[in-house]
Amino acid sequence: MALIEVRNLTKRWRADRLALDDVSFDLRQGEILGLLGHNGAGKSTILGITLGMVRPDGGQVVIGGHSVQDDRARALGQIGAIYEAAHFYDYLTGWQNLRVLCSLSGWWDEAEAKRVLKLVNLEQRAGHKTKTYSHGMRQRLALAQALLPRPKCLLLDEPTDGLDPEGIREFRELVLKLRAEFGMTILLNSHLLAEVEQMCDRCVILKQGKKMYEGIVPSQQKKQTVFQLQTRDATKAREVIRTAGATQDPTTNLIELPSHIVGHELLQQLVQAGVRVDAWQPHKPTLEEFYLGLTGA
Ligand SMILES: Nc1ncnc2c1ncn2[C@@H]1O[C@H](COP(=O)(O)OP(=O)(O)OP(=O)(O)O)[C@@H](O)[C@H]1O
Repeated sequence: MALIEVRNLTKRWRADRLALDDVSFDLRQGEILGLLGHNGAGKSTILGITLGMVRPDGGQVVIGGHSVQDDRARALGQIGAIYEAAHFYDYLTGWQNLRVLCSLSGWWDEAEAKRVLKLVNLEQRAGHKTKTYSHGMRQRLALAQALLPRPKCLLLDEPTDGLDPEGIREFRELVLKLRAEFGMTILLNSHLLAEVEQMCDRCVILKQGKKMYEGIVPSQQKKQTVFQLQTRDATKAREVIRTAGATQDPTTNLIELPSHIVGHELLQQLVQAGVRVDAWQPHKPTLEEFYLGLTGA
């Protein structure tokens, strides 16, 4: 079931160029979805529209059945977000910051604040001023703030930007824990392909405001559909591959199987046709290969 429905979004910042061109996708309950694209592809514009901060020229975003554009308060009541750089009052402690920022929206629950600070591993430092916090700790405090109203869903805009490898790993484990233990649904905007590969179930790839792909992160696909063949009988092999309904990329020689056939069946057909098979192995494209192939970067 879709928790967030992005429907036919169109946005034109400048007269001569569409920043978003009829973009639709779903964020399904309990999944981590990566939003990928080069600089200027439109990722932040989508998040801005989803958070009701940017008005689309066409389309809408529906969260839990409520349109952000028509019923903003109900729609946004279901999500928490880390959007752009987190701002804290540096002369206040982490705890005081949470209290002040929550009071602005007229809501404060001390027990819940303790719970989320523990969850993000900040309970020991909650009494320290945020000016003493590392960048990673500030991001975790921002996450605590986003989690306080107990949202069903989190929107994370480049959350590990500027973190060191240890901070990235810590943040990644935290996000995976939120999904595993609390069933949180998460939309992750990132340009870090490795991060999306390690965290996300599915991804949406944008290019110049258009959706190029929505589906399973390619390296996580369970069914193996691409194989690599090494043979001295390339011509004979091509004929068997074609007859079986598979396709072979002329540049990489990678063989893509149609849905009705599995790898060992095609291998058997090759051997039966007298093709000398020197090597036959599954090929899992990395997200980087897939992304670069799709965006032509
Ligand atoms: N407030 C704005 N005013 C004018 N143009 C904007 C504004 N925000 C974004 N744009 C333009 O819209 C297009 C999409 O920008 P957007 O920031 O959504 O892309 P992005 O994928 O998030 O890029 P990045 O990875 O660099 O953050 C770009 O051409 C950008 O220049």
